[in-house]
Amino acid sequence: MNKIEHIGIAVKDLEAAGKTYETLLNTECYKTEKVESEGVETAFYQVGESKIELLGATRDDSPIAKFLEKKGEGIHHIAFGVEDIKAEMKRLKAEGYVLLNEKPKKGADNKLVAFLHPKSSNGVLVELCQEIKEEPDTLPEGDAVWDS
Ligand SMILES: CC[C@@H](C(=O)O)C(=O)SCCNC(=O)CCNC(=O)[C@H](O)C(C)(C)COP(=O)(O)OP(=O)(O)OC[C@H]1O[C@@H](n2cnc3c(N)ncnc32)[C@H](O)[C@@H]1OP(=O)(O)O
Ligand SMILES: [Co+2]
Repeated sequence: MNKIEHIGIAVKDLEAAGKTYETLLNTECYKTEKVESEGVETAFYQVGESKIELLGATRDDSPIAKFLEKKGEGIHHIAFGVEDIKAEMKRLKAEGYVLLNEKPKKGADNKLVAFLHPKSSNGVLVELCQEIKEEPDTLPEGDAVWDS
């Protein structure tokens, strides 16, 4: 793991929360993006080398809708930057962590992502995040990108 890539915050109203975070961080949102495979819309704010990712739900069966219903607004996950997501997934699986996806999938902001179940990490949902360096537009959203 090389840094905290982003902290994901579940919000009910992305536009209203965006204004709050723009003022709080004194910076503008640099990107908004919908990720249909996750049922989320996102807004990103740079904070030093890390980011805040605001997450709103786009459908009722989204993980964010479920989280908001059960816990309300707040920190939803921590994403760690990795150089080689496939190698990290293999390492963590061998150490007994529970992977929520067996293969990396395309997330927001030009990243490949994978999640660890919160029961593996003391109640915190962890996202692994690798920057896509080549041909991001050729990767299908939400689909696994490696066969093994
Ligand atoms: C935009 C794309 C991407 C990016 O590029 O950055 C994203 O960030 S997408 C973010 C949204 N996507 C995900 O969260 C995918 C991974 N999440 C999941 O697979 C599920 O949400 C889950 C973590 C497996 C939980 O699903 P489920 O088991 O159906 O929900 P429950 O409500 O029944 O919860 C079971 C258990 O887990 C606790 N929980 C749930 N969510 C969280 C959380 N975010 N942080 C901590 N704990 C969480 C929940 O409280 C339950 O605990 P118990 O009641 O003690 O059993
Ligand atoms: Co995230």
